[in-house]
Amino acid sequence: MLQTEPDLSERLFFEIDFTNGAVAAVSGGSDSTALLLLLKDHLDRTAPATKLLAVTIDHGLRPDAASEARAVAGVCAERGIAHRILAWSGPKPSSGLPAAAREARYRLLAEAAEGEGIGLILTGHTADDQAETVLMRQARDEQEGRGVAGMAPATLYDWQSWIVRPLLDTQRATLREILRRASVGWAEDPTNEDDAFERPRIRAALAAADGGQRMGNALALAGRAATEREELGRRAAALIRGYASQPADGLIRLDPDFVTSGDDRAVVYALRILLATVGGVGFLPDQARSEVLFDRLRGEPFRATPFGAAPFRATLSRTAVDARRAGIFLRREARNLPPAAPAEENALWDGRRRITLSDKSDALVIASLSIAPLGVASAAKHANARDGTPPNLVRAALAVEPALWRGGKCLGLSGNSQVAAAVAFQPVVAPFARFLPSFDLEPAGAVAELVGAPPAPVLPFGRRSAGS
Ligand SMILES: Nc1ncnc2c1ncn2[C@@H]1O[C@H](COP(=O)(O)OP(=O)(O)OP(=O)(O)O)[C@@H](O)[C@H]1O
Repeated sequence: MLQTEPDLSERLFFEIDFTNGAVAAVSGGSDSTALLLLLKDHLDRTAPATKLLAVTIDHGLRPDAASEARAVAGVCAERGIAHRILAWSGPKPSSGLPAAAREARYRLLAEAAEGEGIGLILTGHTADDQAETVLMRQARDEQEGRGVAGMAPATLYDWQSWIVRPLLDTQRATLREILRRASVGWAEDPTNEDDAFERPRIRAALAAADGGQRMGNALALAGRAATEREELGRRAAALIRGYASQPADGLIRLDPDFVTSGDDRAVVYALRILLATVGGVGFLPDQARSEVLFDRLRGEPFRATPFGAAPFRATLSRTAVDARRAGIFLRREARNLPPAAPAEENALWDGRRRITLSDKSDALVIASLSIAPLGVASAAKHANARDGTPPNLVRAALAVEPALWRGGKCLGLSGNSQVAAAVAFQPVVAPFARFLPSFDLEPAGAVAELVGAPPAPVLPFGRRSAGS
């Protein structure tokens, strides 16, 4: 048993639901090694039957990576913990390497978890990492403080696996002390010392004389920003539930009262989330440009012409905005749509739809199909305007929806024929489809309901571990 402050592991893990097991992401550094030992200690005491898998990713970027991974294997073997080393074998980009490595790391961790039927991944991010992240984002003057909330205690990856960070309130020094007392060594990553990088520079500043104070301030700031972000998200979610509808696939209607509802900050936030979702963009549109759009929508947007009021039109985040008396309508703009592509299981189409193939579908039939936008001609056949929605907008929205094609022939939208039923195009909430921080669960859930995306898996908190 580990010699720690009596209830440290109880405090760190008691809220997490381990019913379906856990993957621990262990690099071999001090933080994740301590995470693994504390977690093992906790599970042994409270739920020894829990499936625990430690995973080390070998990015193949440093000569020592393989031996560090083997050292983790040794620690695991001594303690009877299942361990796997996974190599990042894909091509390495010449720029943006850290981001690509991170992307590959999460993908491999999620695949390992999914392969074992585990929906929970634990990482060793600490209070020090959190303070560094907040200071870096502050230095970049992140818009409206959203990013200053830092890392969330849990983040949903690929709308599927929860990444949980139980050590976010624990300092690295505490973890290292635990390892020293247990006589367990760890690897030092030389890039952490390399002051050519921003994070090590900030880390060094936090280690200086007044570092403790700076760290405390950064963490307090993150706490306040997180509360504010959640609160704003709740208000945006309420607006989306109250004012937004989907009169046709790919077409969102906002009641004109949406923009005059009084909570301007939440309206702009909701608008940004909806624009990114409709456009299939993984990040929210720029705050300033979104505010300009909001001002136009709130003003008198319709131009008087000799033929009556003309709709106001704008484009932001690949989304065409069309405001008229019947409402504010959002749809994917018709430019830069993806070219025809084969139907591949789990592929993301245009950032907007997850492709899923039915189990019963015949591989040869699938291979003969491609996915491309429905197009204007076919859309005209499908467009049944409902609820007074302008038919031209329904047609324009359907024209950019994914459809199945064989040769030059359109087989229609998913589900419209026997062949088409083999392929489903599941809507996704684009800005949160890859990473959904728990701060943003409310607005993401409201948008998921609106567009017909599956609900996000339940947050793995709020329950005592099985057996306790
Ligand atoms: N090679 C690896 N194998 C397994 N897990 C890893 C690896 N590298 C990092 N991790 C996990 O990620 C946590 C954070 O690591 P680190 O701070 O080095 O990464 P980061 O790039 O800052 O993280 P992120 O970008 O994911 O926020 C570690 O405590 C560990 O749980």
